[in-house]
Order: sequence, then C-alpha cells, then structure tokens
Amino acid sequence: RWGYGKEDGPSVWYKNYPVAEGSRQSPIDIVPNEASRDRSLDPIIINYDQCTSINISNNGHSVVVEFNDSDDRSVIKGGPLDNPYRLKQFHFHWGGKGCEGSEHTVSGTGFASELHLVHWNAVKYKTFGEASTAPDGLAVLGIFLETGDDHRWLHMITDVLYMVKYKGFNPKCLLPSRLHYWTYLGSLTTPPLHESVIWIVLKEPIEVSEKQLGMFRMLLFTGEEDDQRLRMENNFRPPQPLKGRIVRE
Ligand SMILES: O=C(Nc1cc(S(=O)(=O)[N+](=O)[O-])cc([N+](=O)[O-])c1O)Nc1c(F)c(F)c(F)c(F)c1F
Ligand SMILES: [Zn+2]
Repeated sequence: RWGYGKEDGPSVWYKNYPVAEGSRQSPIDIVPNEASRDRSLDPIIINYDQCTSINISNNGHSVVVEFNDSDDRSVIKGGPLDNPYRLKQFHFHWGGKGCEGSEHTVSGTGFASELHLVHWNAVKYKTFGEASTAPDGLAVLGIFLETGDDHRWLHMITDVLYMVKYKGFNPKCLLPSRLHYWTYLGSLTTPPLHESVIWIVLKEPIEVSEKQLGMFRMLLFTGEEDDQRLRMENNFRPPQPLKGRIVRE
C-alpha cells in the first residue's frame, strides 16, 4: 500500500492520504533561533518505571516495540501536555548511511536515526484509535540518534531484532541526560498522517555505534515469502511546510 520507494513513497502519499498536504504535517525542519521561548512550558515528566514491553516486531515500515497500555503504568506528562499520555509503542526511522535518517532536521541537518515514543491521551479518549484522530490525541517523543560509541542499552533491541518476544525493556534507558525540548503541533509521519500529534523533540541526541545502526539495516521491508529482498532503510519522511506554526522551547 504505502512505503518509502519511488512508486509508493512520501512524494505520492497524498494520493491516498490527502491530509499529507494539511496544515500541521510532520516532520519539520527545526530552526533553533526561530523557536520562541515560552516561560509557561514546564519540564516534561517521564514515568516509565513500571512499563511492560509485550513484543517487538517488524511491521514492514519499522521495528516496533509495543507496550501494555491498559493502565497508566508508563506515562509522559508536563511540558506542553494537559494530561498524562500513555506509552503505546516505540519505533525508529533511519537512513542507509550516517548523515541522513532522522525525520526532523535541525537547521537543515539530519541525524543518522530518530526514535519515536508514541503516547496517547487515555484521560480524554477511550482507545488509541479514537485518540489517533483527535488534535490532542497523541504525544510523540522524538529522540535523535547520532553515531559514535556503542549505546549501553540499545544492544537489547539490536541483539533481539531477529527475535519476536522478549521482556523487561525500560525505554527510559534510551533517553539522553537532559530533557530540554522543542514542541510543536504536528502529525503522524507515516500514513494515515493524522494531524493529531503534540510533538516533543529532545534537543540532546543519544549516541549509538555504526555497528548498532547497521543492525537496523539488516531488517527487510519485505516478507520472507516475497521474491525480492528489500533492505529496510531510508524509512523517513522529509520535512514538511511549517505553514505558520510556532515551534516553542
Ligand atoms: O500506531 C501507529 N504507530 C506508528 C506511528 C508512526 S509515525 O512515524 O507516524 N509517528 O508518529 O512516529 C510510525 C510507525 N512505524 O512503525 O513506522 C508506527 O507504527 N501508527 C498508526 C497506524 F499505523 C494506523 F493505522 C493508525 F490508524 C494510526 F492512528 C496510527 F497512529
Ligand atoms: Zn515515527
């Protein structure tokens, strides 16, 4: 249906998902000195200590780790959020080589990869599906990955990328040391591109090794029954027009 290739990639998503040309699409290019300081913005609060990962899977677009979101055991709150948002899953976007791969860019510069932790507003909405079409339904925490030393905990993902089930991974260990962020109103960056996301992009990247990133690239877009093997890489959407939106910090 949709993908990242020539015929089914971001430049043609508008055909089946007209909202692709909407007024709050993501990702965007973040220009730090054009961000406006909002003193009413509190620090974000991340409570992932009781989180329960239920599985890891390749959904044909990325590698996704899903969590039990039946209660408020792992939530993000504060910052631009009026309610606690429940962690539902996290996934990554990456490139085929070091310099590009992230979805958001900073003054035109991309990172090697970007981690998205997808949360939903379970106070106002009964299900993720309902929240996913509401303007304040989702909150996605974006974390840039830059290449450097091995990441102490990322190996728990890269080591099990070929397995389906594993337990007890706390995504808190993927957070950088400082939680300074940019925030703006945007959308899912993959179809259905719902304009329902309050984006919180952390300023500080985490460091991962080229070898660890290489493990992601061994994943395939295609199924084992498909005749052609398409390596999963460059699963990122390019920056979209700001259309008058303000990025706050
Ligand atoms: O749950 C979703 N997670 C998700 C979001 C993004 S995202 O890049 O758009 N994002 O927001 O981080 C990327 C990937 N991924 O695997 O690459 C994801 O798996 N997407 C999603 C969906 F699949 C639907 F069919 C739907 F109706 C809906 F409302 C959704 F929100
Ligand atoms: Zn994403």
